[in-house]
Amino acid sequence: MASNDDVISNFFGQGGAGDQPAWPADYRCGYVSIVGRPNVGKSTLLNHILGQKLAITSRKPQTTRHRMLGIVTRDNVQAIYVDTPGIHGQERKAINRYMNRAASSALKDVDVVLFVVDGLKWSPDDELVLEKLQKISLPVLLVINKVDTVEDKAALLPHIEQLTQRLPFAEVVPVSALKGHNLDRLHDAVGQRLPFSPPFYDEDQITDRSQRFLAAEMVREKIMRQLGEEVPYELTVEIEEFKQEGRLLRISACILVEREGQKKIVIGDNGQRLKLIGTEARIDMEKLFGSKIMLSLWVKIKGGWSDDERALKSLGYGDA
Ligand SMILES: Nc1nc2c(ncn2[C@@H]2O[C@H](COP(=O)(O)OP(=O)(O)OP(=O)(O)O)[C@@H](O)[C@H]2O)c(=O)[nH]1
Repeated sequence: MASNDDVISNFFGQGGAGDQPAWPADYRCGYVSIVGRPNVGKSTLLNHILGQKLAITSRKPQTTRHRMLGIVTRDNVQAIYVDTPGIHGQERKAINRYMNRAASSALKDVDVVLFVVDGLKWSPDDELVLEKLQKISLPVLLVINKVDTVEDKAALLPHIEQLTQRLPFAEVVPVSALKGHNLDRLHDAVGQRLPFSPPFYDEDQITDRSQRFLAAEMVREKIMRQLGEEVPYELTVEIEEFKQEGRLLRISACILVEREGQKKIVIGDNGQRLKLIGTEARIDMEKLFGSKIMLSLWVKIKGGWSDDERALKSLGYGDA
């Protein structure tokens, strides 16, 4: 009869004759931070690298509030991306302090950093990020995004030269996140700098976040897009019901705003705006979850939450 030790070692596949390692020795896996000031295209970049819409995007800065992992597994490389809120100078309210903390913590415990900038544009907020990066000793890749918008391509070289003098970048990769240009080169450049290691996540897993969380983010994105400049930063979405019923996924979400006026704006005349937000969010969710969705949206007033650390914690903002 087999001893306990034999049973255990057989179960874990250790020590047996002819055992093959499950992963090639040159497999690489590690964490990659995407940092940059708001609106340079970090979330768009992550979505296109993943080949799937995961992070929410809009023309409005500070769309990204949470840290979330996006996992890309290809060519014996598993790159685990950390999307972060844009780093910015102003910390007036608790929500802004939270976002700065989340962005700074993304520079710890990673293997490679992508510093994303917007074409030839350079602002004090870019400067702030560069200064943070000068203090760390990790390989930093300069990702010049939105090159599709740069008319004077010849001006890119002196710009790169100037920035490289401030920080010796491991590599400079011009890309267009929106058009998906040069992203393979970026994947290779990242892969070469990750440590040799088996993958940490299943090879078909694309994020560490729950479907519930992603559903709330989809709704938030549609609100930001619909409302443009009118949208209050002080707005959040809570999922109240998330239930699979046969082939139907029933989702009920509550949009929390601070004031009566904001509630009216989100709902719109005769509820038209809320209806549109719901339809667009549902279409995205059906694509991402591969299921038929029944989505109900509600708007509620919750006074002053964005300036209240305790309320933030209760809504899941406290773990940065
Ligand atoms: N033309 C062009 N626009 C882009 C490109 N990448 C992103 N954008 C646009 O830039 C805007 C901001 O993109 P986001 O991905 O939300 O930017 P972000 O850096 O994640 O922003 P925060 O969440 O505020 O930190 C959106 O309107 C994108 O469509 C690009 O390669 N070319």
